[in-house]
Amino acid sequence: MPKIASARVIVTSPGRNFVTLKVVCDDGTTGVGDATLNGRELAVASYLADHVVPCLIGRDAHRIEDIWQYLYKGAYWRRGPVTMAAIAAVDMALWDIKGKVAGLPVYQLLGGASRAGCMVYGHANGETIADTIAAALDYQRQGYKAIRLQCGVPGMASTYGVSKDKYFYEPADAELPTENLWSTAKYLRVVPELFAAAREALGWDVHLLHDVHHRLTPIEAARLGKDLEPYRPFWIEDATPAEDQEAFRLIRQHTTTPLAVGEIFSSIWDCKALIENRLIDYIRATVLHAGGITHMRQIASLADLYHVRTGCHGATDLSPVTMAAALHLGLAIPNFGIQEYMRHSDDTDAVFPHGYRFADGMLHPGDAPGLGVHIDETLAAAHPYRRAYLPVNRLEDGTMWSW
Ligand SMILES: O=C(O)[C@@H](O)[C@@H](O)[C@H](O)[C@H](O)CO
Ligand SMILES: [Mg+2]
Repeated sequence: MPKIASARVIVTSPGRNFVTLKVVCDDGTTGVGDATLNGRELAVASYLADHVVPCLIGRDAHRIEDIWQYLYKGAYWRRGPVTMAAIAAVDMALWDIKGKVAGLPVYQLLGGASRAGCMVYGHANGETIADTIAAALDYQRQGYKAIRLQCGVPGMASTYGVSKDKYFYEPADAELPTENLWSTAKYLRVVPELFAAAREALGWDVHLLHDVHHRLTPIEAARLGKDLEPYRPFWIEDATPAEDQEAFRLIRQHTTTPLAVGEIFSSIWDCKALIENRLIDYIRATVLHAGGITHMRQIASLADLYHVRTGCHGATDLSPVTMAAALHLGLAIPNFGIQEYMRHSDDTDAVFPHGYRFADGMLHPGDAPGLGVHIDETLAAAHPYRRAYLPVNRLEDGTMWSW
């Protein structure tokens, strides 16, 4: 049995910051895990290096479940994004090692493929409705079966989801948070117009999605859901902040637009009531921020009982290691729904060579043993950490709001 001989934390910034854990076994087998927490990266790096790595040395790398329980219960302080991202990194690395030792891709260890590939959605955005439609048409030409639409709000200088770059969206754009202004009324006018124009231009054979990014109250979200119903969206995402799980009941009572939530969840306890009360349709928690493949599989199993499918977060701040892990899990579980796919920069792809590939609107994790993703440590060292924060939002009168 491979024993963990050492583990190191690699912080690199090939266009944006990433925290990676590399676990090395006494037989030379290595595994990688992603521990990136956008804007709070060094907290997880310290949690791992100072508090987790010393507990791993000498352990049997094959005992994935036991090590998960050891780190979760053993910390005494449970849950939270820092703890769960750190546990996730260990968990991903151990699945990677187990796959390499077995000579099998991780999805085979999880029960084998349940489908040909994982349907993904691209992030089409633009300052205007016309620009956004042009970007969406481009995704459609590339074979995407699902596209998320985000456009600027007239009268607002900048808003979540709109990028100067066509494909690449990187919101963590400054050493201190950029301040955006927000108007719900203006936003609620533009989104239905965007969807009407999109159906006109793209037709009805493509899934259309939208990210509200936590900026509406429950009753405002209910209004948006109703207004979008004629355009049959695949989902609206993070319609209202989900600390208040009961808030989704109110949205649900008013609209049949499917609801997705959970990219900031860190454990099954954040979504248990949402799932058991059938208040959502897609769970967006990820292997990275929700405790790794081991815990995400548990969340997916609970969700499956209630017809909730996965729609995991896949923004640029989740490294290719997370993307690979998410694809192995997504390929294997019965209730996979869709996977977000925001492409990384060329620099990021070079630091993390990976085997997953895009064809016909789907990603496949590939058949290399383990996760099929590596870190080029020499290249990583050439991209030192730079502090970068997400923006914040204020209402027009200066009140702090959700971004
Ligand atoms: O769905 C998404 O991709 C977003 O909500 C993210 O871009 C989110 O803003 C970032 O991951 C924050 O780090
Ligand atoms: Mg989102």
